[in-house]
Formats: sequence, structure tokens, C-alpha cells
Amino acid sequence: MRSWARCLDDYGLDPANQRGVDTITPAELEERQSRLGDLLEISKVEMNNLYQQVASTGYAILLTDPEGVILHQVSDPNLTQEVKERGLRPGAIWTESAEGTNGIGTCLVEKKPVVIHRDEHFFARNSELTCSAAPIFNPQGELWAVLDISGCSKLAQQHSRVLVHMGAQMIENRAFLTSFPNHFLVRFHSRPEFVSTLGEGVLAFDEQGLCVAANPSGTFQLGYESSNDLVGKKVGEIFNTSLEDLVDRASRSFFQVLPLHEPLHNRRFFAVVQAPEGFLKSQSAARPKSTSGKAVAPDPVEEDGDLAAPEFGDPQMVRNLALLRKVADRGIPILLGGETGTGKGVLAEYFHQFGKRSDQPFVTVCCAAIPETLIESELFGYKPGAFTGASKEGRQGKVAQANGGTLFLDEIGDMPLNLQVRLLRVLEEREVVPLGSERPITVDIQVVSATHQNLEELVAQGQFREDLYYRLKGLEIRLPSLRERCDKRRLIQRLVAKENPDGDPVEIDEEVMEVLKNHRWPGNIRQLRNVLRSMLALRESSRLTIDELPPGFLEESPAPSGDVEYTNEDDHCGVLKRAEGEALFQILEENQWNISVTAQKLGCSRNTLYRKMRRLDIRRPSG
Ligand SMILES: Nc1ncnc2c1ncn2[C@@H]1O[C@H](COP(=O)(O)OP(=O)(O)OP(=O)(O)O)[C@@H](O)[C@H]1O
Repeated sequence: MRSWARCLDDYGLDPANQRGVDTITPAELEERQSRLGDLLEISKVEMNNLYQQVASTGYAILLTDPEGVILHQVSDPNLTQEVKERGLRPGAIWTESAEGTNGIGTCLVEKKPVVIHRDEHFFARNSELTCSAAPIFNPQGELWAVLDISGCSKLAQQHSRVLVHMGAQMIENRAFLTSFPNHFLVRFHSRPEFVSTLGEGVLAFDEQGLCVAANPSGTFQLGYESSNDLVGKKVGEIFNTSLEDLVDRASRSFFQVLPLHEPLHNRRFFAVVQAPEGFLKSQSAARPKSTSGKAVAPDPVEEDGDLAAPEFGDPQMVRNLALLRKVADRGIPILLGGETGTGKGVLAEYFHQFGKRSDQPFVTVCCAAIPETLIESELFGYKPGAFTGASKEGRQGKVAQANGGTLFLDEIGDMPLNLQVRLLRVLEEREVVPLGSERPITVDIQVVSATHQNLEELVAQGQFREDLYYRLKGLEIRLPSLRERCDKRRLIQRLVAKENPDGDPVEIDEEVMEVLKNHRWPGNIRQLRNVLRSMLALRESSRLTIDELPPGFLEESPAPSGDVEYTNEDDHCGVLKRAEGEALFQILEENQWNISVTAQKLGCSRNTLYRKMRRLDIRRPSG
């Protein structure tokens, strides 16, 4: 009612208007996109997540700036034309004064989530649309953007309102956290399990301990009307603690949720404190050097040696690294999760460099690659003559080899059940008993495990021991897929510099950069690295152009209208599984069952290929 009244009285609009939606020029669109900066990159990740929830239901996900101009869109590939015809496309202006009552425009005016369903639209020409929109505010509480889900469904989608609201909050929180790299961030909630979730409160404090910003949930939980009421207050006026205590918490227990007291309303909260970037660097610089005289791992962004730097500014990876630094030398088992090729192995090695074990062995066991019958001896070793075919000298197992250093258990989800119990015993008792021996050997190892699988699901299915799962996940770190990362540009530039065999400077055409940034990358960094290698080999000048992209690359992505998330695991879906199996069988046939060649063509590791073959029950036909 309010919006319709505005349309009639304030904007003087005619419901029968047939003019069509106004659109800005491509140059202006680009300018507006760059004005939004990091928020656009952060939003793209969230929009892809949202797309997963509404895929194939005929919806488009849209992001607009505060002037109602659509800056980015992710939609069902089949629907693109239909959606475009209705003016839901980048560059289109959807203010209420131009387009009458509509999700985006009305949300901008009302500054709260709205659903505008079909003939609630003011213009008859928009009455086939149903739109749910939610505002995104900047840390100063000003309207920053609008997130919208629109489609032509006849059903009012209550759930899309909830989804879009949650998505907007997620973007707001992420943007808040990345907006204050030089501040102490206190992340809190009245319930410890809600710290670091969507509903957490976040306050940013400067080096003098003065509050510079608060997110809406933080403002609300602390009982203030507006974040401005908190800005300028000292730490001690908000929580009964001091700046020194925050510094101490940030250096000692970033990953630990600790109680905080709020004196005004006498309430208890739980909090973690995230330190400024410089603070973390000075902490690691202050750490003693290892006994061999080898320097501790340098800052990852600056690193340029043999070891690949795991991140180039992506907020999730920055946080992952900060967490890992905190737990270095504390003997906490680390569990790394994430899709294949996201760099779990690289991160494990990097973690090894953080602490005083860096000059000790880093030993990898890939549980997927070793035949089940050999894992036992590979891991635990055996005494001379322990079994038929055993070598005369016996063999030291990988656990004992890693003594003093790090044992990296890659693809831990593939560890056979009967060996899980033995591994658990090793981890609990810090002793290993080689096959055929009765004398345990004491070992001191840092365990890092990795998997692309959902271990919780494996536990629920009885395929993975619950006790081992909890033993391995002292600290769980999830690596983002390449699609989700906000530092793709710098990652690509670094990989090009690193993979270029000639060492001369190579530039990347902006057109190529955009294609690479928006690709689905099911094989993640591994696949990206392989593509860049082949482009570098094919190049005829010091520039990488579109002509060097591998044949078929441009046609590969089925998501013409945006960056659509690709799901790697579809085990639960029989039809897809069969199709995947048939496709894989054919590729293996074409490559005479050469695993290395096939893996390279698919852009995955040999381990992943073996795992897939096992999962899809693919074997080389005999004869
Ligand atoms: N940060 C990085 N910089 C450069 N190269 C990287 C980086 N991360 C990963 N890579 C490359 O991608 C490849 C895959 O990385 P890695 O083996 O660590 O991934 P993974 O997640 O352990 O994969 P899988 O689950 O298949 O074992 C590596 O060989 C490495 O060359």
C-alpha cells in the first residue's frame, strides 16, 4: 500500500506503462561494479551458494547497487533469455521511481526484506514476476546493495525470502570482517556455539581500544539502538575487559571461545578475538627460529620460493592461515577438508613449516593410492620375515619415519575400517607396533589429515569410526573451492609467474583473465595450473591471449549467465552416477587405461581418478 501510494503520488507512474526497463551503458556498468569493490567479489560467492539452493526452479539471483542498478546476475542457464526479456539483467535500473513497486526498488526504499509477488507489482508488465529482496548494509549502517531472487513462478516463495535474507546477512558479515584488516575484531554471541555463525555480533576496535564499528547483530545483542551509539566507546565501557586482555586473547586463543561480561545489562557473552593482520605478522616474526637455524615460514603473501604460497588475500584462506599459525607446536591434530585440487597437500606442507618441526621429516601417506592389503605395512612397518614376501631387512613404516615431524594422512576417508582402529591406537598411545613385532616404538608426530569427503556422513553410514574422526579433527579447516576464492586474479598471476619455464614476464589479456576467473574449475587449482602450463607452452608472445586457451575450454562451462557452483559429488543420484561412470569408462578406453594420461586430461590427480574408479566400480575389462 505504501509503495503503491508512492508510485501514484510521489512518482506519478501509470500502471499501464509499457516503456520497458531503462539500462545504463556497459562502461557505466563497469564503473559501478568497480565502485562496489570487494563487496562484489564477496557477493558473487554467496550468490553461487544461493543458486545451489534454487537451481532449476527458474529463479535468477541478482545484486544491485544502492541506486537499484543490477551489477551481477546468476541464473538458470535455460532461463536466461526469458529473464533478460523482463529486464532482469546487469545494467538494468530497478528503482521504485522508475519501475514502480518491485522487489529491488521497494526494498531500497523500505530498507528491509520484502516479497513482491506477481500483481503486487505496480506495472502490469511486471506482474508475472515474483521477487524477494533483502538490503545489505555497510559497517557504517548505510545501504550498500540489495540481494534479490526473482523468477516467474506462480507460487509465492516464502522460503526464497528467508534464503535471500540469510544470504544478505552472510554477505554483510563477510564484508564487515574483511573491512577491518587493521583492527581487533571481537566476535561474540550469548551462546558459544553461535560464535562465527550468521547471527554473531562483531565489534571492531582500533589500537587504542576504541570501538570503530559494530554489525547489526552486535548492536542488537548489546541492547543499543544504532551502531553509532557504540562507536567511540572504549572496550571497557562495552565489556568489562581491557585492550590488553583483547591482545592477550588474540595471541593465545583465537580459536577458543571464551566468556566476556557486559556490565550495562549484566549479560554474559562468549567471544573470540581476531587480531589485526600486522599483529599476526609481528607475532610470527617474534617466534624463535628453529634449532637448525632454518628461518620460520615467511609471510605467505610475500613467499616466493619453492613452496607454493597458499593464499593471496582470500579472507577465508587468510583466516585459515591465522588459525594454523596459532596452533603450530601445540600438537593439535589438523583435519583439512575441501574439494580435490584445492591445495590441501600444499597447506599441510605449509603448516609443517610454521613450527619447530620444520627441519624434521614431512611424511605423506595417501590412503587412496595404496592397496588395502599394503596400507598396514606401509603405515606401521614390519619386522624381518613378518610375512611371506616381506623383505629380509624388515621395513620402517611411515608413522615411524615421521617421528619428530609431521605425518600427513591424505584421503583419510579411504582408510579401511579395520586399520582405523589401529591408527586410533597409535594416535592415542603415541606408540606404533610394526607387523610381526611385539615391541612398541614410541613416536612423536604432528598429525595432519585431509579428505575431500564428508567424514560426518561416512561416520553416519558406519564407514568411518566416530572416535577416530573426533581424534583427527582437533582443528578442522575447510579450503574454499577455486570458484569461491576472492583472490583468483593474484593467484593466476602468481601461477603464471611460477609456471613459466622461460622466466620472462608474461602478461595476461584482461579477456583471458575474466574467462579464467569465471570458469567452474571442478579440478580447482590443480586444473588451473595445468591449463596455465599448457597456455604458457603454446604462447607466441609475452602475452597470454584467448587463442592459447585449450581447445573446448570456452564451451566447457554450462553457466553462461554467471558463476554457477559445480557439485563434485553426486553419489546419491543414481542417474548422474551412471552417466559419470559411462563417461569415465569411455575416457579410460580412449587412453588405453593409462591412469596418468587420463588423470591429466581430466585435470585431477591420479589418486582422485583411482578413487572415482572405485566409487563408480570401474575396472579394466579383462582380455
Ligand atoms: N597455492 C598454490 N599455489 C600454487 N600451486 C598450488 C597451490 N595450491 C595448489 N596448487 C597446485 O595444485 C595441485 C593440487 O594441490 P594439492 O595436491 O595440495 O590439492 P589437494 O586438495 O590435496 O588435492 P587432492 O584432494 O586431489 O589430493 C598441486 O600439485 C599444486 O601444484
